[in-house]
Amino acid sequence: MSVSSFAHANAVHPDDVGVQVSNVVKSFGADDTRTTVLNGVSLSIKKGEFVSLIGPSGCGKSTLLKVVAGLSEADSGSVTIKGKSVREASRHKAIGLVPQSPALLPWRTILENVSLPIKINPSANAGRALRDPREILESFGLGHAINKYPAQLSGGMQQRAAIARAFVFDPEILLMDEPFSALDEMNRDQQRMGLLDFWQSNRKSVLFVTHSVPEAIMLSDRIVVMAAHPGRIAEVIDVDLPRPRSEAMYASDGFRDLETRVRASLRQVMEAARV
Ligand SMILES: Nc1ncnc2c1ncn2[C@@H]1O[C@H](COP(=O)(O)OP(=O)(O)OP(=O)(O)O)[C@@H](O)[C@H]1O
Repeated sequence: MSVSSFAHANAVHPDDVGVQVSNVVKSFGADDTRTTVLNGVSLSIKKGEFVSLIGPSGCGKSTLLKVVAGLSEADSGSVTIKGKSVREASRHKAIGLVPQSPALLPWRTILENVSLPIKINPSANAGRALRDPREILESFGLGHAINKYPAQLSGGMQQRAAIARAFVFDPEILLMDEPFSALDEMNRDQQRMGLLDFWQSNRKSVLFVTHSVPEAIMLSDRIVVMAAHPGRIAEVIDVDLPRPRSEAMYASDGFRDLETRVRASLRQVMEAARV
């Protein structure tokens, strides 16, 4: 286990960069009540790297994700996706977003839901490799459910379908905002391992927001600990557990050491906020 300094975390060869966030500042509110939510956030995510964001409530994790997704504009600073602006990357469907709730259309089957992004956006599909929705659903272990309606599936399976949907455009980067937070612990663990399995053979750059320390460790190559008021990066922790990962690793010494390390970092961030 090692703790990388912020400067070290950013030392990535330009060709290997999937996402580059540079000095992003974002504030909300009118002049006299304006609050800075992100205060000069910089972060590189390598191609095929899995990075989790963890930090106290309100530290700006979702805001950062929205800025990277192009759903919210930074006041200053920049974000590039494989060297392209977020706007250009969005136009080319290079960004896949998985929200907290699955947001599937209840009157459409799972296959129809996952095929929908292709159908409603034919102009974005010209000349690009699309994934076969049926094949993706099968890889996600949902082959038996393709003709079912969302209400016929468990919450975990619905969320898995939502993740599958984000893969149909074969995006360069996947942004996930606490996708498993609504699930119970057992279901959550199952979906987590399912995502890992799929990601292992479809390596995308991932930025994953979570409140769960074990989840961040099990999934990530690096964990970015954020501090609040204003939101900023406090520490970047390398997760050097071998891949592919398995549930047995939860009990390993390496995993426990990392858990202690991440919890200590979070504690420090919370204590600093109380001073
Ligand atoms: N559209 C908005 N207008 C005004 N304030 C906002 C807006 N979006 C977010 N904020 C504020 O920015 C801060 C950061 O919010 P954000 O949702 O990014 O935090 P978070 O770290 O994701 O929190 P949580 O872990 O609770 O989901 C909060 O104080 C929030 O109230």
